[in-house]
Amino acid sequence: MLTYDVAVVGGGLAGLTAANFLAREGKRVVVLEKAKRLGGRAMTNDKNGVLMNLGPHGLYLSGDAANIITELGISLPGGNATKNIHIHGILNHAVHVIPTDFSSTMSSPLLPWKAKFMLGKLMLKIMRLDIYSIPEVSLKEWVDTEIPDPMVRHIFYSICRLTSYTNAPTLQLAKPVLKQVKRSLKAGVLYVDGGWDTIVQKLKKQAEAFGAEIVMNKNVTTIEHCEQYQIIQCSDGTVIRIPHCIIAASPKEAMNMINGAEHTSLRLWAEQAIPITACCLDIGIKKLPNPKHQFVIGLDQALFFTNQSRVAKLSEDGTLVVSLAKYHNPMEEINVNADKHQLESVMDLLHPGWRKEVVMQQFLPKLMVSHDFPHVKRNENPGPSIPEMKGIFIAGDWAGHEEVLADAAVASGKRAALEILHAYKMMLAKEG
Ligand SMILES: Cc1cc2nc3c(=O)[nH]c(=O)nc-3n(C[C@H](O)[C@H](O)[C@H](O)COP(=O)(O)OP(=O)(O)OC[C@H]3O[C@@H](n4cnc5c(N)ncnc54)[C@H](O)[C@@H]3O)c2cc1C
Repeated sequence: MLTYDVAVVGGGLAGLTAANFLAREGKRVVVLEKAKRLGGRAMTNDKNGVLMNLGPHGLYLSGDAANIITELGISLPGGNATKNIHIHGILNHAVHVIPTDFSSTMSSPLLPWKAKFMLGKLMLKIMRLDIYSIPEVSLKEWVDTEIPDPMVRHIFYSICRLTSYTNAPTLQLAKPVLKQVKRSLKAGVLYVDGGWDTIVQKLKKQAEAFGAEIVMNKNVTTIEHCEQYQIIQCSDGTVIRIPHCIIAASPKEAMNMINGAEHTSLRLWAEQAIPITACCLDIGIKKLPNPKHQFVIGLDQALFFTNQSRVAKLSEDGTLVVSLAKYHNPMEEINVNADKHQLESVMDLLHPGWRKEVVMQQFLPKLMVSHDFPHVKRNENPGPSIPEMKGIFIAGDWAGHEEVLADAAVASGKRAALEILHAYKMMLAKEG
């Protein structure tokens, strides 16, 4: 007899979501995670009681991840990142208020009145936009047609970078980006108390309450596809024979694990993937020298600064956690030293004298933000099943069907689980 119905390889957001949906329906599930901690890129580092995500992490409040987590009965503590503040923008090495509401529109010298009016009209248009009416064009093509004013374009592109974490307007499909911008304008973004580890731990607890087993330090090395079941081998010698398996790791890892993957659709999905990376600097700081600068986006540079502690509890002793990110363009070379210098210069501009307030720092020069995103070179959306290998499924932020980032990870985890549940239902119906 087989011990489990489904094995999930990878204990990040995608894998934990899949485990929840399957275990909730009574399936016997095991999650195999190679690291000694759960969470993958949603992990939070505890540095002497100061909690740091890997770079700035916000959950889109009306996004797929937030909705699916709520559907699982999980509530998340924290605060709305952009409520009740002035958003600032950096242009030509100077800081300006961005006109986003009545008072900032009246006071900001960033735009002439005509452009302020155009920006307001654009935001209203996006709030009311029927996303499904947007043609299959790149973000740049959409912007070129819809936004004639160069300064309004600058502002709009910086909002797109902020909400999609991607700096590739000629590659990005307009529709998913506009969907994300619309969501952030409508509901905002949640900074989570305790960092994203809170999400991970709540998903784990819920999955275990539903009956899932979660095993750390289990590095899956090989998956052998057979007609009725899959044989999973781990580096410690464990062998599991199982009817269904969800691979919630990267496309490259999935390719390496599955024997014969080069003859399946997975190969196409792995080859079409364009990874997005970012350079991040997280700082634990006693106080911000200029409290006006809480949330700042680069208008002529692909940069972002945020004080996550403004609305989320991330330390016991009052240390603030602020994060800076530089969004890499996937078509450009990365220069780590120049990136670090650029992020520190942003701190010098926004918070002169910041260095003497620093408690600790975490510099992450090239983080994998997402293994793929919806782009013009994509031939097809990956998953959830690998059609050539019945019983093997994929999930992860690269398996989004128009979703991006954590929304793609969580939505694809749910998609894979539902497809397995559907297969069981069909099997039962057939058996009579
Ligand atoms: C700097 C940064 C900022 C971000 N900001 C945001 C944000 O603001 N909003 C947002 O929505 N998203 C954000 N993201 C993206 C979000 O963190 C990721 O999309 C999400 O966490 C990915 O989850 P996942 O489950 O797909 O992959 P992962 O988190 O990578 O999980 C995969 C897991 O599989 C495990 N694994 C791999 N190989 C094996 C194996 N052989 N055997 C067993 N286990 C294996 C790994 O150890 C890992 O735990 C950000 C990411 C970064 C890096």
